[in-house]
Amino acid sequence: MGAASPPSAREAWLASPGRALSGDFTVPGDKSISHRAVMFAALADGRSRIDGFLEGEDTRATAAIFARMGVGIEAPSPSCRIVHGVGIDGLRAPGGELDCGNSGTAMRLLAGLLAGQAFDSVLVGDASLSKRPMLRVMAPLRDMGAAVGSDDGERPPLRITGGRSLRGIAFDSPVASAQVKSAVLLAGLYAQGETAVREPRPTRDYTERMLAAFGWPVAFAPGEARLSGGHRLAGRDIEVPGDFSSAAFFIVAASLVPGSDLLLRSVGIDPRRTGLLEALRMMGADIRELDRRDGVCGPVADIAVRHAPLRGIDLPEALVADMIDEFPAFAVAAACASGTTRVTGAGELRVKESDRISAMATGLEALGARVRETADGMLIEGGRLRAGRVDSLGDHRIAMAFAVAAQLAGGEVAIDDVANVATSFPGFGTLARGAGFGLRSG
Ligand SMILES: O=C(O)C1=C[C@@H](OP(=O)(O)O)[C@@H](O)[C@H](O)C1
Ligand SMILES: C=C(OP(=O)(O)O)C(=O)O
Repeated sequence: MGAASPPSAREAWLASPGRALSGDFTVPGDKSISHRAVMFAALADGRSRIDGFLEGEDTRATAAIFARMGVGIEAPSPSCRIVHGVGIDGLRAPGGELDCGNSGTAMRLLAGLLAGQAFDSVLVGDASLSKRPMLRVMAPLRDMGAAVGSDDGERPPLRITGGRSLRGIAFDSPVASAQVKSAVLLAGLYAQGETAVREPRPTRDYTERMLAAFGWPVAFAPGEARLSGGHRLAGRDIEVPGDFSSAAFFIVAASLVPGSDLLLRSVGIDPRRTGLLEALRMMGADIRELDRRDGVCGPVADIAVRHAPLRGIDLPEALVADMIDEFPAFAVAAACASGTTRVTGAGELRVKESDRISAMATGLEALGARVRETADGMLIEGGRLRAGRVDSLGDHRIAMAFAVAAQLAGGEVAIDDVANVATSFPGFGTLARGAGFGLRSG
């Protein structure tokens, strides 16, 4: 695969088949919920305590941005934040660019939030984020009266002029994206009248659920949400569950590696996140949800996974939005299953941290799989993988997916450019080795 810098200059892994996966683990906190917890706690009146906060680069970037805007945030221990909210109109001008790092969630949600402030702001990101599409949020925000611009009309940096009066809109989103929906709803907090969003397919409703939990009136059902400006948020304590998208790598690995039997504790299993469970069950996986309980953003459970032989499927398009971040792991499951798997309706994968259709197709082919890319998906022939070298293109989910693939390969797999795993899953290597993965720094 092509590389911008020589592999030696970039962090790499050497991964190879380990032992059957076993044990009882907790994965780090949910990234989407951690971002939102900091945002709403910052805008609330009073103090909030966040437990289970993801200590990832993406969510730390969000916390740092609010600190720059005058919010007091303490970190008394790892994965805990105490946020001293400044109230809905209490943010201060940051005096300089706000760096969202690698995080699309931070940039798109902040675009909506900052559109309603009295001050100007500029949102920047790293090389990957600087290539990602932003017109999808700029267009509806402009319809609300916001002044949000970008030098090339599409990509970051985003320049937001404050002091505009916003009006609520009824927005029919052309894309199933929780980030787009959330950007519009966050601008709606500062708008005159009602803001309503309808989606082509329901997406994660964490913004809606969390706004309600912080006391803002919001009406929502799958695929739609409505709120009005002029209310306040009340500080509260938040318990962030384990991130299903991080658990996904272990769920797929344990399904594939013979003899595996793994338990993942306290994982968020909101149906808008767990399309992968349905897809894997269609393929024959043995996955159970135990001790189901309620969390601030939907149900939480322990997930028990045992090895089972998997067979290829035609993935129903209705599942795509509910497993949007799980495709790299799913593609590995398909490549190791018997028979063919077809994915359609997943064009959004091309505008993530990398083009995830192309990154997975190229990497799996380098390991001997037969894969055909299509505009909005891929066709994967299941079979045996071999040793080889793959490039994660600096995309955390591609790196972790190939660490899973290597557990099924005929030898060692070199995975280049893996430092970005720290954006969503710090400690992946240690946890993976503890579970039985063959994985070391290379
Ligand atoms: O709202 C969120 O927290 C997220 C929404 C999804 O992005 P899109 O809105 O672009 O689908 C997802 O891929 C991302 O990891 C997190
Ligand atoms: C797409 C992702 O995140 P973001 O859009 O926040 O960069 C992801 O974590 O897979």
